[in-house]
Amino acid sequence: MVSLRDIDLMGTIVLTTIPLLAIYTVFCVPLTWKTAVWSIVYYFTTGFGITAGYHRYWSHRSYDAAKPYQLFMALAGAGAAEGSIKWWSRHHRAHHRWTDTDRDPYSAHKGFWHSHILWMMIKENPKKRGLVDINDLNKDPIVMWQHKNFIPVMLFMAFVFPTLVAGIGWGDWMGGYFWAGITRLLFVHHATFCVNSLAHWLGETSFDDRFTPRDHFITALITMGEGYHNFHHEFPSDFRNAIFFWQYDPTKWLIWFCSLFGLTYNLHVFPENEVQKGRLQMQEKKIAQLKAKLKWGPPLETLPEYSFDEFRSLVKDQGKQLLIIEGTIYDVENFIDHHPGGRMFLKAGLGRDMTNSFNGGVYDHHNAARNLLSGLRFGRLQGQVPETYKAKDE
Ligand code: HEM
Repeated sequence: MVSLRDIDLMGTIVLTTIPLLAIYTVFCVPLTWKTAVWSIVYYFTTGFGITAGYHRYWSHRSYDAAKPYQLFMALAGAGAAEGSIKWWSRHHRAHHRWTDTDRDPYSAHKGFWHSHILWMMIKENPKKRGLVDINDLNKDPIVMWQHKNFIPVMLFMAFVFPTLVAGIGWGDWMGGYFWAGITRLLFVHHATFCVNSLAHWLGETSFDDRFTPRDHFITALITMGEGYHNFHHEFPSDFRNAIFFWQYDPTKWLIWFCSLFGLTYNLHVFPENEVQKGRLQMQEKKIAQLKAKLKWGPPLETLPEYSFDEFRSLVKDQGKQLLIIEGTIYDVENFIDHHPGGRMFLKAGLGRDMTNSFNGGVYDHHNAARNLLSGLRFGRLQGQVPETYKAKDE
């Protein structure tokens, strides 16, 4: 139960005021096409500040970047108003180290809405804080500058800058503030929050199913490519989230594009062999689960053993409908009338070794027949079959 003392006032005010102002915007502030285009451009700019900057560069160091690129991402990310790089990355590293546990700040096990937004409205319990190494961030001058000046930088980038562009650019001050500032921010917030909620809820566990992260195209579409989240948790230092060219990962495309101009470099890619191993292991696991649902007959080693004379006596004296194929005795009583090749062939084979006939002497059976055999297992033959009881049919 969350008490009043547990509520983080600052987080709650910011996260509830933005949607209210956005509702006001939709009904009361006219939207010109120029401001609409600018809002979309700024949505992607600030969104990439989080995905390419905060996430893949600072939290995971999945590539190196030149100083102008870092500065741009630090400013763009501040415009998404999701805390400083240092604050964001610390939580994110804890999320990776302690995924799905009590020390995961946005554990998916605490529910969809907790991981989406509520965790920011609840004061962090220092005793449950998951420890992570952020020495590199503490030594990074751009990170520390942004952290120390976060409130003015964030206010400027989130609200003042988009207003100035639309105001000075085409005289739409109101639209710049309410559409490119407030409403754009609402979309950026919930799009990136989906990485913590939706990406742990919707889709496939392509590489590891012991944890909640999942891969899904819809999440990728909403989150600028962060939706291949099972891959990301498995290979966090890879600058990609999507590994195939046809998957939607504009953040990866942006990082790669910037590398053409030397703005980014040393783009880390996990060895393909290791990626394929992980995928294959999951596929094997799924196949094993499917296999367990089917009936495969009693295992050979559990079958009773019979000498050839005992086998013959079962057929001749007790009227059992048995035949031998490859050292195993099969009971065809319930199958003989359903045999696609006809009753005659099986009847002629009772009490005999039909290995040859089954394997091509009469007819080379398909997989279906070989699979059916396992359900007809009766016993194992001890010793040899006398030559006269082996079918040599043509
Ligand atoms: C318990 C043992 C056997 C089982 C479970 C079995 C099962 C089957 C099955 C499922 C087929 C359909 C096609 C295929 O899957 O290959 C088939 C076809 C056939 N079987 Fe068997 N069979 C058995 C033993 C035999 C023996 C011992 C003979 C011959 C002496 C025989 C002769 C044929 C022939 C000639 C066909 C072809 C039918 C056609 O398509 O015209 N089968 N059998």
